[in-house]
Amino acid sequence: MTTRTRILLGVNIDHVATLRQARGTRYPDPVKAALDAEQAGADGITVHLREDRRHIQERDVLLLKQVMQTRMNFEMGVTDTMLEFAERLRAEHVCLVPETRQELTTEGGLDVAGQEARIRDAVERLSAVGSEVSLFIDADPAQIQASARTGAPAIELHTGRYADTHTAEEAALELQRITEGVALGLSLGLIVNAGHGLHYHNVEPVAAIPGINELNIGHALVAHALFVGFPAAVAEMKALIVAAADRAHR
Ligand SMILES: CC(=O)[C@@H](O)[C@H](O)COP(=O)(O)O
Ligand SMILES: NCC(=O)COP(=O)(O)O
Repeated sequence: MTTRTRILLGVNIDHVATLRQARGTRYPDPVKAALDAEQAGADGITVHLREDRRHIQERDVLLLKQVMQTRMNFEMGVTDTMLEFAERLRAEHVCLVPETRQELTTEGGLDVAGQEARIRDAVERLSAVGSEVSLFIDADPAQIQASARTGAPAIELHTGRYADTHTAEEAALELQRITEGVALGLSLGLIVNAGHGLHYHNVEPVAAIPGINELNIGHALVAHALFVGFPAAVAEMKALIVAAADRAHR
C-alpha cells in the first residue's frame, strides 16, 4: 500500500488584484478568484496587503475573511499599523515578510537574526489573537535558528533565488540549500513552507523535498489562468505538486 504524502497548496491571489488596480476597475475580483481556487483544490488563500496597496486592498482582505472557507494566510510587513490591522483581522495564519516600496517583488527574506526582539514581539502579539505566525526567510541557517528562537511555529523559505537560476547546476545548488533549510527547520520543530517564483516547470523538485508542508504560489497561477481559467490553473498545479510529493516518498 502506498501512503499519500500531504502537501498543501496556498494560492496567492495578489496578482488578480494587480490587474484590477492597473485600470482602477471593479474587476477582476480577487475574492472571486479565491472562491474559485478553493473549489479547485486550494488548501488556503494567501494575500499580501502591501504598504503601498499596489494590489490587494483592505476591502479584499475583510471581504475574503467573511466568505472564504479554507484558511487565510495574511502576508504583511512588520509595522505598527499592519500589526494593529492583523490583530483585528485574526487571520488563521500571518506571514511576516520584508517590504520596501521600490522593489518589483519581495526580493529577499526577512532579517530575523538582525531584529530578533522586534520580531519576537510581533510573533507574541499575533499569537495572542490566535494567528499562527510564519516568517518569510531565506534558507540561511542563522535566519532559521533565529526564527525558532522568536517562538514562531512556522517559516516560509523564499524560493526566489531558486526560481531565478539560469542553469541546471545553479538550480541544483539552490535546491540543495532549500532542502537543507527544510531539514534544519524540521529539526528545530518548525512547520516549513516555501514559496515565491514557483511555476509549473520548476515546482516539482521543491514539492518533493521531504517534510515540506505547504507551497504558496501566485504569479504563475494567475498567468496560466489567462489561458485556461483560474480553477483549471489551480487544479493543474495541485495535481502537479501532489504527484511530485507522492513520487518522492513512494
Ligand atoms: C511575500 C511574497 O513572496 C508574495 O507576497 C509576493 O511578494 C507577492 O507578489 P509581489 O511581491 O509582486 O507583491
Ligand atoms: N509567499 C510567496 C507567495 O505567496 C507567492 O509568490 P509568487 O508565486 O507570486 O511569486
